[in-house]
Amino acid sequence: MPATPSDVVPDTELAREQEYVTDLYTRLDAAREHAARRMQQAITWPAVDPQALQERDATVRFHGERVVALDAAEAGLCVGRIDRADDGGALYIGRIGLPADDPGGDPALVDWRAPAARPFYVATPVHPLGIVRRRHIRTRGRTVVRLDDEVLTSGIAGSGLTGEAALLSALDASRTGRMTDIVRTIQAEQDRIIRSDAAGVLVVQGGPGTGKTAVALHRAAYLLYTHRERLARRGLLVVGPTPTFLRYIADVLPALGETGVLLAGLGQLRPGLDARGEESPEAAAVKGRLAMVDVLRAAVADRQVVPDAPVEVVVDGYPLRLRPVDVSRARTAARKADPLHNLARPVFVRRVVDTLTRRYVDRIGSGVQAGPDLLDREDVAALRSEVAQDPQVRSLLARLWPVLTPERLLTDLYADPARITAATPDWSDADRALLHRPRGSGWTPADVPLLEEAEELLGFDDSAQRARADRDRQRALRRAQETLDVLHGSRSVDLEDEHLEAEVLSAGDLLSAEDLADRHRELDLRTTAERAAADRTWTFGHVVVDEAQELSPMAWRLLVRRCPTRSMTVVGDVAQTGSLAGTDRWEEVLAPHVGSAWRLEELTVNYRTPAEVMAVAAEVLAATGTGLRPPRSVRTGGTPPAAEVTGESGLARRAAEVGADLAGAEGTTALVVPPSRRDAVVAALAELRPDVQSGPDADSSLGPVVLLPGEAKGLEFDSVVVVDPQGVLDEGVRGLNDLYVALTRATQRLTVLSPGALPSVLAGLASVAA
Ligand SMILES: Nc1ncnc2c1ncn2[C@@H]1O[C@H](COP(=O)(O)OP(=O)(O)OP(=O)(O)O)[C@@H](O)[C@H]1O
Repeated sequence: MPATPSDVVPDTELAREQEYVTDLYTRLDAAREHAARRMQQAITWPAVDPQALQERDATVRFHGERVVALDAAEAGLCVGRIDRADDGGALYIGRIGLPADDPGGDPALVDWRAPAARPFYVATPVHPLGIVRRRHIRTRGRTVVRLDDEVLTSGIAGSGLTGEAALLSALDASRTGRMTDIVRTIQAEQDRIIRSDAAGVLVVQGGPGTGKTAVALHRAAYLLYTHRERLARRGLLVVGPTPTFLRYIADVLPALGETGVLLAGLGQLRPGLDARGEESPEAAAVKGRLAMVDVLRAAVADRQVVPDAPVEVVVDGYPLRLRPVDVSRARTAARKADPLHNLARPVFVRRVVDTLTRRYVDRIGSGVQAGPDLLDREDVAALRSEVAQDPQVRSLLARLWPVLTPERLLTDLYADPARITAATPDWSDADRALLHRPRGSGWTPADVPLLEEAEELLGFDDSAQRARADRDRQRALRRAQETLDVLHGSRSVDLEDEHLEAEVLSAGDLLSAEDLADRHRELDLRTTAERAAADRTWTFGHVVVDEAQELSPMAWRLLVRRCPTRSMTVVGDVAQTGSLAGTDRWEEVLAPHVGSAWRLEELTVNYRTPAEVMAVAAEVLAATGTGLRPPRSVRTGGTPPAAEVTGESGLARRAAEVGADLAGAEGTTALVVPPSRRDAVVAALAELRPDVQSGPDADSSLGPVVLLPGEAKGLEFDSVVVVDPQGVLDEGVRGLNDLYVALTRATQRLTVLSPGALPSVLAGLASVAA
């Protein structure tokens, strides 16, 4: 039942709203055409100097983004209206703001993110905020198909839901396998979080289906709207746990007109790397510990070698000796000069080459009568250069202090038990063994923070890059000078074309070769998100982390480095943590980075899972011992959860039958299985549904999917079959959390299939188990 009785909306009202909405679409078309024209014009602007080029670029981008946003607003342009008390009139709320003809009056459409739109989401009969009626307007294409009214003058508290009728109809709809936006039906507790201040770390804790992901994405859109300039420059990063999850949420921000956000999984946080390798949860957990910072430091120091005994190199037939103390002194000087390994290396190299040159000079000097003094400065410089170029010397230097990339440092460390032992003095052998891995294994998501940390310790030697840029510029300058020479030379030619003459004269008289080189330099037309994605030193204006409970301490360290202002939105549920590296206490992971300077908001209403299903999951939650309360489901009724005991031999076949049956109905279907059951269930289901997919890339919009609990995290499906709940409990490193995740993925139907008796945490289902 709606919170307050909906008015029976007469047809005349529908016709009147249709008229208004049609006018809004006319305005949208006009705005789009205008923006497209301005973009077209800007593209053809003559770019006479670098500044004009930059302006042109910015204008093209601005109007281009506007066209995209206006396009995105087409579907469901207007979401509703609020009628203000005291005859303040109606204010229409939509996906985008559209001005009215009278610039002094209300806009024709208020952007849902504008402060004026707020009462649409939070006004209640008890706190009407000057609103007498809220109307949800539902459209199909450009046609108004339904109006839902709430009168807010009763003063009597209702269910606490905003626009209940519109909300329930949105929640009952079949899922498509892609998340959609919730602009029409954002709830008050969600709105408070979406509009919360951008500064500082905001943690949003909420049970399954409470809209954490939806809220996080709408908050991103809100922040981009409210702090457009800053965030357009610095960019906004949204981090999700897996590529599947990112694909699931990928449509939401573009549908809200925002395309400039960088979405990345934990394995994609190092530019140029897509780390999808697999490893044991224990290995990932060890790599996620903050202690790895010291391990990496030690691993780097271990590569700055002082030999145990003197070493000898032969330069031009002369044996030259380098004593351990020489190397040790060079190392001390280098470490003092720069704490970063690669940047300190030139100092080390210089010191060693100096020492060897001295020995060389002494050797040569001892062979002639006048001794070393016979050699003048030029001779010594020549000998020094000879030493520096010598292959033996170079290979010695590469051994004593190699140039290291993060990839090389980690590959060498993982592959060599002796190196691991040297870098982990206080570790147990069992933990050390978890780091060991043969060369050539692919990178895993847990390696990404380590590679990035290593980069911080090694320093990036960009001298080659700078030299290349310098050469490019010199070449451009030469070309520009030649162009100018030609232009000057052509002055004596009779110019008939006035325009050309003006250009030639201005080119010759006003431009220097440098200006002209700049003019020809390629412009960086990439979006902020694209530039950020390619630059590992990029720092973001805001970072949103979803399923944040899964992040390891090392992953937190990486993210905080990418967001020095600590303007972050962190959403998750510590009762759903599946990884060993993740957390069950927010304070634990945040303390090392922000102390206690973070604020907590909670979401308490479950929009996904019907109450009957949630009742089953609640017992599992209680058993986790987190003390968290299950969220309250807004939906009741529907199909009651079912359970079946299949016997061991019949499990896969029965899972296939039930899965195929459900997949034949409308909406999406997932079978959530423990790892040991995956192959058998996929094979059985494939006989009935050849379109079955499995694994991290499985896409439920294309057919039924078979997933492990971790792969199902954050996703939802109309029908869910949990196969072998005891197996889920036994095989997961946090089995209760995995089972809780699996049970709470269903929006409509839940079936549990067990080979034997149901586990005791599912006692609630025992009565229905056949
Ligand atoms: N205000 C709302 N209006 C309409 N639908 C909503 C609303 N809030 C949430 N939903 C829907 O409820 C479902 C669950 O939302 P979401 O996935 O964001 O929850 P979650 O808290 O992230 O869940 P989980 O912890 O399981 O990942 C989604 O289909 C989402 O679109």
